[in-house]
Amino acid sequence: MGAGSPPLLSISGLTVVLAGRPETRLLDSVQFELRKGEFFSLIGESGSGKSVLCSTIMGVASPELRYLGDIHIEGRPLADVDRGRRAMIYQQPILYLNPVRSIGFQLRETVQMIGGLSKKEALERAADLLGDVGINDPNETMRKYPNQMSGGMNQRVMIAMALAMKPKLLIADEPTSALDVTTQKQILDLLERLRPDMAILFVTHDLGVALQRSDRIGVLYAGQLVEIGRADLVARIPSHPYTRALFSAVPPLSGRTRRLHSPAGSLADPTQREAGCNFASRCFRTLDICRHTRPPLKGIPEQAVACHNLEA
Ligand SMILES: Nc1ncnc2c1ncn2[C@@H]1O[C@H](COP(=O)(O)OP(=O)(O)OP(=O)(O)O)[C@@H](O)[C@H]1O
Repeated sequence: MGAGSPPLLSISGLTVVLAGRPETRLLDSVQFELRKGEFFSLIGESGSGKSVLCSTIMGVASPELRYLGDIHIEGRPLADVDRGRRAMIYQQPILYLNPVRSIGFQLRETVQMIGGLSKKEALERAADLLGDVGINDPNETMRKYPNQMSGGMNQRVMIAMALAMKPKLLIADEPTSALDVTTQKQILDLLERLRPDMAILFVTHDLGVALQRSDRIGVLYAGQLVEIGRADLVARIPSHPYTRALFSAVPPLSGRTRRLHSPAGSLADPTQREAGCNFASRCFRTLDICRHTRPPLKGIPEQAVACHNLEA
């Protein structure tokens, strides 16, 4: 995709509220873009809104949630985008696979959903997809049931199902956190191989993975994107006090898993939003302005931060 073409994913002013409660903010004016071929990691402690963001983009958010703002995929509003343009994989694939149907049945059904193929052709395509995700014996795997396979194999099947839809955007919600280190690396290598044809939005609690694999990182705090930038810059010069706290709480990059550790204090309640910066009550450098004015995300394209301290 050239520089002049629309971003693959463009989100602006995305705010998610509970129906009938416009004062709530599960997401608050989230704004970012993803380009084709990009691997973007979204980090933030539990409850920061990562799943709400993913499910909103997927169009599968709970019915009690309402979104305001714009989501475009390849320049088209979400409502006009074919469901297959975006696909999602999850932490526990077994929960999303049908336990009483063989892998072959489920994958063939998914392939046939996009239409145009006979049953025989769809089965052949299903076997090809399993090959594409690194399964050496596709025909034998097609006869198996999810509970006869390892977590890593089920994750590969999930990815094959996602690929069957020919997605342009792949949302991966902690797809490797339930896997052992070796399988984790294999799945990450697989995503790496797939990414030239799509954009990957990768949700993780593992800073090491985010830093090693991503082009850019977004840090979500209490529904707000507080820092976004090139992974190497965010790692070297984490600029939001929350990002700094996340990075300072873990040992230096060593190739080992580095789980996110949150700073002391608790996350602001998205149903009881106060004016001002969401992080003010946990911040070690709170200014007067932080208590009454929400800082906007500002900076250069390579790194932007929502913090009054940077302007002071
Ligand atoms: N259907 C819902 N109704 C009410 N509140 C909700 C709903 N879904 C999410 N929330 C609230 O929105 C906030 C963000 O939740 P979300 O699940 O997106 O966090 P998360 O960052 O994905 O957390 P985790 O890392 O644990 O998955 C939380 O306060 C959560 O309680």
